[in-house]
Amino acid sequence: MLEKLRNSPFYLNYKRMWPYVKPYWFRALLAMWLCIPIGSLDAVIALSLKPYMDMVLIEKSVGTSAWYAPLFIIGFTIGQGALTYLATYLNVWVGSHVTNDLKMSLYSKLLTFETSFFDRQNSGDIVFRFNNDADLACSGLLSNLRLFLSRLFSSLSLIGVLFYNSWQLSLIAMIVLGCTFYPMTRVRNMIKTIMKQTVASSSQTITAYNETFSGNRTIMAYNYQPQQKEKFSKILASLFRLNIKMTQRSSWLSPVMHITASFGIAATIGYGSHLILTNQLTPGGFVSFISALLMLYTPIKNLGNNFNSVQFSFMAIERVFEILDTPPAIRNKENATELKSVNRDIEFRNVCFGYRPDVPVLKNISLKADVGQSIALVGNSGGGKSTIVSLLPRFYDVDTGQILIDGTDIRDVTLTSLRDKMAIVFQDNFLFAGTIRDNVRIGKPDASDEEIWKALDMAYLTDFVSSLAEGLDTYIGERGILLSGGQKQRVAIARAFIKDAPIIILDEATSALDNKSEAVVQKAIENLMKNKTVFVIAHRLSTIRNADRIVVINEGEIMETGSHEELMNTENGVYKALYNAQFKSSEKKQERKTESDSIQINDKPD
Ligand SMILES: Nc1ncnc2c1ncn2[C@@H]1O[C@H](COP(=O)(O)OP(=O)(O)OP(=O)(O)O)[C@@H](O)[C@H]1O
Repeated sequence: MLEKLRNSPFYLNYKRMWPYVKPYWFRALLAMWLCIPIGSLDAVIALSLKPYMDMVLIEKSVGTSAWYAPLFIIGFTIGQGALTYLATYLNVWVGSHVTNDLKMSLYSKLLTFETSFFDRQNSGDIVFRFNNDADLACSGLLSNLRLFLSRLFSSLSLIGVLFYNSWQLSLIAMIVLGCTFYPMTRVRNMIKTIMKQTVASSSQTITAYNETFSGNRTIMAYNYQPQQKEKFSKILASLFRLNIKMTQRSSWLSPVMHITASFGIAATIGYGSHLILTNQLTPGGFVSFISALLMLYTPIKNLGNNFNSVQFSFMAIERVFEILDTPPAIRNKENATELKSVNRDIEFRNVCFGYRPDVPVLKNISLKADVGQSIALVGNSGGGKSTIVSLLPRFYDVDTGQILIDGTDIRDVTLTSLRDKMAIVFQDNFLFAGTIRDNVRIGKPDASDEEIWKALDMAYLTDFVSSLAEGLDTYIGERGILLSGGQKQRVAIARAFIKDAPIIILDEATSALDNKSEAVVQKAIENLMKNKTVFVIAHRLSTIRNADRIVVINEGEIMETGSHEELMNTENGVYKALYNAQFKSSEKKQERKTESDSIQINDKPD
């Protein structure tokens, strides 16, 4: 029996939540303790009916307790109301603290997850699991416990009143009561899968909203509204079906309990009449018994109504702890050391990697960069260049092989110290809703305005930021939407400048700039690259001509490696072909531009 209780979802879920309730245990306990008088006071009303009925209605005499009965009822109800208010207040106070703590744990956990976790999840799932589930878990848990306790004490005290008045009628009532509990245990299994599907569909609606928000321009540009509407309406239709299924499987519970209760009341009235007629029970005692019985059926009937919400909150707790119990795949080793500095070299040694086990993306990559060297990765789209550089800050871990910094495997050093040594500019940089200052400061949280201006200057943004009325305090919108693509990229470059890390990773860092700005920023990047070890990916080969070493990657393999001059001297070389193709196409563009310029000049009226 005890073992069964220990394995019950009720016990397990409360046990899991206990560490979160523990810091507020006193107020939580007080709120729960208040449920005892709140629940028990129900019985006083039923109990006070007996003397009132027997003396006033039957004997037609007015004893002292008969006078006090109405006053008692008012007094106790006021007392019960005040205690209910206090219990609700305490419950909300504790509940809000517990919810916040749980959300904080979940959010901290979210920040530790590796990139592949985010690759797998959709945004709706994240919002639902991390926000809604935490709310549902806490509110369901605490208010249900309060409800449960006040109903339990109410039921116990009312059962006391029943036995006080008549043990024979009480036995009948108890048997019927037992029959009302049985259906509840059946429903849980029937609705569990529907609840899971409902959660999945609800998270799809959140994803749809997110996509509409982030992708609104694409939706408009491609007149994609009808398809989006259709997708959304399919999600709503599935939610509707699940809702109906849930109602079909669970809503019979309340009426069935009601009907069972009515059998109980009918039986007690029938047998009660016999007891009164045979003088085994006074009419007052009978009225008091029936009142207590009716009052007892209300909490029990409501337990049926609350049953679904309890199930929802238990499932939310299960989902929340599923996340909290999952260790991040990429984390510090137990004895990880600090990476203090980068003095000698960075080496990829026989690295193999795939995003999925069955699809290799990098095949036996070996590559060494001495400190201060710049390595350019070039090659066809989808060849694996971005993948190579994303292994360095351990966004993903290698499948086999090693990445070493000064001879130490990067998995042996702490993640924070490793990432501290790198400044990364991505192809698609994320800017946070906030000011230009906030976004540059991400590279160095304690940077002064002077340092920020210096970084902006190196990223050739000073003129633009100075021209803004609010300068560094200019709000750039969510994801930096109020800036142009090139400006966004330069803010990201400034962010990397200010970090002043020994390793620089530039993944198509200048792809959103026009030729003129690129030439300017390229000069700034060359400043930034001085005395740093740099991994640069660029499609425009003219920008990486000066790299110490160029590595050509194709289909996850290194095809060629060498300086620009060396590779240009390789007969039938891949790099040479790529470079010549780009050079010719840019020459053609230049020719066309010159032609059109001369046409315009010739067309000018005299
Ligand atoms: N997060 C991911 N999950 C699964 N597969 C991925 C992921 N990112 C990239 N890939 C796949 O890995 C392969 C290499 O991609 P990668 O982005 O490294 O190429 P790339 O050489 O940088 O391409 P590009 O020059 O177009 O940016 C591609 O086939 C791509 O589809």
